[in-house]
Amino acid sequence: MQFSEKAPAKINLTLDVLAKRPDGYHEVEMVMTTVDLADRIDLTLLSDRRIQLECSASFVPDDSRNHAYKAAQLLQEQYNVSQGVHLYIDKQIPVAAGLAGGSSDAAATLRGLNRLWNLGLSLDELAEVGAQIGSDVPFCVYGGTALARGRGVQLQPLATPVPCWVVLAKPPIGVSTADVYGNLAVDRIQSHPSTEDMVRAIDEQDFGLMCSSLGNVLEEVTLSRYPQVRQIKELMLASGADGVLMSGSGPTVFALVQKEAKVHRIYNALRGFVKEVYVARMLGGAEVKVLA
Ligand SMILES: C[C@](O)(CO)[C@H](O)COP(=O)(O)OP(=O)(O)OC[C@H]1O[C@@H](n2ccc(N)nc2=O)[C@H](O)[C@@H]1O
Ligand SMILES: Nc1ncnc2c1ncn2[C@@H]1O[C@H](COP(=O)(O)OP(=O)(O)OP(=O)(O)O)[C@@H](O)[C@H]1O
Repeated sequence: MQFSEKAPAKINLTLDVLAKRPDGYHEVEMVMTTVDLADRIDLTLLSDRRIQLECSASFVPDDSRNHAYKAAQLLQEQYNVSQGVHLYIDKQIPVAAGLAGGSSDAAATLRGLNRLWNLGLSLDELAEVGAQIGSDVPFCVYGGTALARGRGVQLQPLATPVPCWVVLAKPPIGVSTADVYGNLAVDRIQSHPSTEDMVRAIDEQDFGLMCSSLGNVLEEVTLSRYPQVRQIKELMLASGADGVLMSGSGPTVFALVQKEAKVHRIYNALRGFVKEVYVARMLGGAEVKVLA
């Protein structure tokens, strides 16, 4: 038996940090959504308990360091599953980019295994397993658009934002999420985004307000270290983007664009500057919902 699951990338429309927590994580408030730049996970049933993983990108780990492998291991252990799985990841989402590629692979693996192993679990139960892998995994289990709080795993679903184009550019820099959070001076954050305005923009389908409410406090850390990230933002704006922001801890920057003609202009301007440029549509809830 074989199933395939889509694992879409996420972007952060806002990312605010409120405090450092005693457990080492940070208290966040952020609006996340999905785009149709996606990995594909093929899951094939194995009759014994083996977990095997192959990935189209050779530099991605194919053992228990892989978030998808971890997802299978945890689900198998916690629900006493006597079967196994062969996972194949068709990697399309850039790695270590701020787009939650590994987290989305883990989430898609949880959804796929729920079907393959016939577990009958709810998305809430899958998200609980996902939270043991990483803070972005629960959001990726549900997909759509959500307001995330706590360390990022307390989720409130939001409406689907106004559809638009999303142009993504990843400079050739590897950024560690732990490092970026670790270098943020929480008491000296210069400007906090208005989560409230972003939620209102989504609710009221106000594209202009959505663009003007984009904000990510982690930009302070990543932009000061990597001037290229700032240059990409400036280039996107100069080429006609309606709004621009770095996603997550970076280094990927995305532009929101309503008019298709502008998409080509921004894409061509960026391609002269950075190799990895992607054009996607915002999904944010428009994707087909996965059955629990
Ligand atoms: C930057 C974001 O991607 C935005 O969506 C997330 O906040 C991070 O999500 P993630 O990559 O799934 O992060 P995790 O794997 O849970 O954590 C990696 C590291 O980031 C730091 N971390 C993460 C989340 C959080 N709320 N506070 C933190 O300080 C911690 O040092 C942690 O050890
Ligand atoms: N399935 C996977 N796909 C990609 N990377 C993975 C996967 N599993 C584990 N990893 C490891 O995780 C690291 C971070 O990769 P990932 O693409 O998930 O980062 P990210 O997009 O910055 O995530 P986030 O936005 O959640 O911080 C990589 O260096 C890679 O070695």
